Amino acid sequence: MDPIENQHTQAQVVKKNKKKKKPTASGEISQQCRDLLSAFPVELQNTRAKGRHAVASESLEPGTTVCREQATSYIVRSPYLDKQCHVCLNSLDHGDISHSFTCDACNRVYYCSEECRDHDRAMHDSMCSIINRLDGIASECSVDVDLLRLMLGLLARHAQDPQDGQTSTPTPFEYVLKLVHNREKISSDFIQVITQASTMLNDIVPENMKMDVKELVLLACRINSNAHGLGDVQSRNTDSALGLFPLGAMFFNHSCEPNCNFVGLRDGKLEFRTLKKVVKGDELCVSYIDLFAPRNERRGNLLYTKQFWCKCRRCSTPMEKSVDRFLNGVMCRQCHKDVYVIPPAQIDGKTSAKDDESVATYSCAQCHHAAPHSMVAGTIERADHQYNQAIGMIRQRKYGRAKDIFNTLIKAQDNTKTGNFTLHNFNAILMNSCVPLMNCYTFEDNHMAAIHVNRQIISKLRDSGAVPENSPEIGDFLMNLGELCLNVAKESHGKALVEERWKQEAETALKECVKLREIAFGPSHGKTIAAQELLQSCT
Ligand SMILES: C[S@@+](CC[C@H](N)C(=O)[O-])C[C@H]1O[C@@H](n2cnc3c(N)ncnc32)[C@H](O)[C@@H]1O
Repeated sequence: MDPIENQHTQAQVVKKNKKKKKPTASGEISQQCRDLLSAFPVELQNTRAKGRHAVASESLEPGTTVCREQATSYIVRSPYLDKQCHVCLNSLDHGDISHSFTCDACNRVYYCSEECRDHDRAMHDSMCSIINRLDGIASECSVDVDLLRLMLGLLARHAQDPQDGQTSTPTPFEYVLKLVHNREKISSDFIQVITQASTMLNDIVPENMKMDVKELVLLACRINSNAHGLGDVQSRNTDSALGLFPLGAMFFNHSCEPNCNFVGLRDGKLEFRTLKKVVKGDELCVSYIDLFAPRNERRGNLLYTKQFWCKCRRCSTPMEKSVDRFLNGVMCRQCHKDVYVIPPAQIDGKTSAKDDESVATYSCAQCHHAAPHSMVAGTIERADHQYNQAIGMIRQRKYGRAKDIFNTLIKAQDNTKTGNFTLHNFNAILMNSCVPLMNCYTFEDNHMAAIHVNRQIISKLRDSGAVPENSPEIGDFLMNLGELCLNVAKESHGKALVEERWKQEAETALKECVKLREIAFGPSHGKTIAAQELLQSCT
């Protein structure tokens, strides 16, 4: 039985004497949501265990589009303000932003063309005189200015929507107000500062944008729990833009073993695509976080950033049967085949008072050999300390020193014969060390060493089962491998055979990258095209 359904049954037993609650407005599925998603092979459901969610209405191949939605409102995040068009999200990276169009009054919005500027004129005019005042509110209240910008964008959008009585269908803004807000899980410190910021925001917006402060606070909570990163349409991975999608995207719950991926498209659209084959009736899920991380870390991350405690199947599988045991795993000293199982944190990250870790022992998942907590935890702590030391060196730009520390850390794990406790190959500390180590090698133009580490990273991603097949992350490392191999080919100084060998490895990596990106992003996405162009340069 699905562990989530199972928990639901148990919860029902406990609550069976309590009065049955009527479904809240936020639990309903509106006709507008059904209309949007009717173009896709999905069925919408609403259960107590999973809330509103989408399932496949037929068997689906990898790379099938299961939802596409226009953001109700979106913003380019502050560090990227002058790097991408605020309407179509095209990159402005020509090294010269004087070719872009900006608003002379506020100097806070950039467009790639007059067409995009004209498209945004009415909306921007309603916010222009307020935008620059948000920095002051953000710093006075210690809240994220991008959160305030998205709130302002939504209020402006609401002011332009047909008002009450003018239309029979709810506006997208009204759907935003039906998104889950998880306010009860949000820290009182945040509620305090966002209440102060909302009051100040309300004071400076025109009359037709004002809202009850309590509602504004809930709006901020909804943004925190539901906003999606968009990236730019060319190739950045970062969430350089942020938007709210209240009609279709909200049906895609999070899973740490997702079968779908979301991708930002032009003009603030978000698309959901299957990453692997999906059987009819399976729930369609995406991941909101980095999946090559131990269970406690992933759940902590979701609790902190999205305000929920993950109950997906991977997080509910007993640790000794889950791939998660390897991600913070210490190798068994007896069988050398599996790891000591570290029990996960209890619900919402709380540990029970009777759990005294210092006297605990952990057993190997395979041979049940026991090891004391101090040895297992000590091994992880030492590795973590070394990792942090190396990262500190990178921050100080001491790349050579960082490289040495990472190499010492990684090599020490081969020492199984010495009888020392060592980390499992899939331990996230090792993965987290490999990525900056590869970058250090690339930085000093040691392409051969960077290639060696890059191959290891791809193997870990593929073999661990921690990320789904066709994960965009694997695509990025394949692209990187292709680039590095082409660099080595260029350095072959006329040795035709050597050059050919490296071009072939580049070609293999890039072909895989193109295939993967066609699935994860679609054939016409900027990232797929970038991989295709590099592939063409191999011949
Ligand atoms: C985008 S909404 C998904 C729609 C939601 N099921 C509903 O009925 O509104 C995200 C919210 O769904 C819930 N959720 C999604 N994935 C979850 C998971 N893996 N475990 C627990 N709750 C989850 C959380 O409350 C989260 O804030």
